[in-house]
Amino acid sequence: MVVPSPTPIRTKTTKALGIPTVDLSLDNSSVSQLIVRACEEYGFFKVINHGVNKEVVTRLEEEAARFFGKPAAEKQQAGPASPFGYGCKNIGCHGDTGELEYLLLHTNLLSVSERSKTISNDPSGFSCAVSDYIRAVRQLACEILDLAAEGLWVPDKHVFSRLIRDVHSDSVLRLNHYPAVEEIADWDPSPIRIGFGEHSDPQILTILRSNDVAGLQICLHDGLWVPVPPDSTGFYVIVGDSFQVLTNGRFESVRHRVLTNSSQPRMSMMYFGAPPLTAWIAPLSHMVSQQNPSLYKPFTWSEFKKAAYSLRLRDTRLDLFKIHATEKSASL
Ligand SMILES: C=C1C[C@]23C[C@@]1(O)CC[C@H]2[C@@]12CC[C@H](O)[C@@](C)(C(=O)O1)[C@H]2[C@@H]3C(=O)O
Ligand SMILES: O=C(O)CCC(=O)C(=O)O
Ligand SMILES: [Fe+2]
Repeated sequence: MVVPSPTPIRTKTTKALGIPTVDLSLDNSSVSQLIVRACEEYGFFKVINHGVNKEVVTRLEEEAARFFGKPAAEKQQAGPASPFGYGCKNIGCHGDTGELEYLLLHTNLLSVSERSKTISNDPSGFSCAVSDYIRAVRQLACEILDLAAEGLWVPDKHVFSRLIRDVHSDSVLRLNHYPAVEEIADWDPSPIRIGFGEHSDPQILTILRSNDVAGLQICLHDGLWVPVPPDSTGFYVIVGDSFQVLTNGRFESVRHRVLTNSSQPRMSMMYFGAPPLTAWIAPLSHMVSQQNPSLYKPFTWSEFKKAAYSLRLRDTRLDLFKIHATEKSASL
């Protein structure tokens, strides 16, 4: 159990272009406060000294590069992307597009091993690389969620992590490949391309890792878009819509996008930590009071996912589950 710090901890959040960096090797009570502050102010931060084995990351990166290097016709055999598999340029089912290709995988181990047969000539090597990576980043996500709970003074420290640790968790792994932009002709008026359009992630927490190629941007509370410096050794943490609900709006999911204009290909891997389909998502009682009435109606992850997947990428789906002012006053 940590005790409240008498003085606010201000010094240990280093800012690279305004983005907080949290050093996970510091003591738990400092780290938990830093995480809470980063989630409140940005809904986004970088973690360093995270303990994830470099070899686990490299192995998956190599498997992904091998897959994306295959001829188009072979890659199509792992498609379509919906609900899981290979996709190229089309994102979701409602007309969104981006300059990328990707693999979407459910994190369920059986499903990974089944899918690998269409992805790799060495399915067990691919499946093993994916499973090891999922285990490592799930552990990291759980540590971060436990620290966040501690920083929020929630009595049950595992209240968030339990949702994604569950064997029936609906978490997803996504491997994105943004091809290099060809030499731009002088007359081309739009050298910057949308790699992945503006959106928030519907899940609880996303753990993002990329190679050293830029492109990711986040939107600050004042609407300013900030480029995220790539760092292949760290992980970026993204607050998702479900975390916003669980914390009754104290944390806000961050809108982000990828713009590509690089002569190098960008590769990224995202672990989207989600609860089981049947799990209920509602503001924790600890986050609700007379001064802070509940902002959202309870829903299951299945209901929310269905709503999110029926909308466009840039849509704000939480509006559908908001409690309106009149309902709030009626419930007091
Ligand atoms: C347009 C869409 C793509 C998406 C499903 C959706 O209808 C709206 C949410 C999108 C998103 C964003 C975060 C993740 O990349 C993703 C896998 C997810 O869970 O929600 C994607 C969905 C997708 O690419 O299918
Ligand atoms: O590829 C990236 O860097 C980010 C992609 C992303 O935000 C997503 O897949 O949800
Ligand atoms: Fe995202």
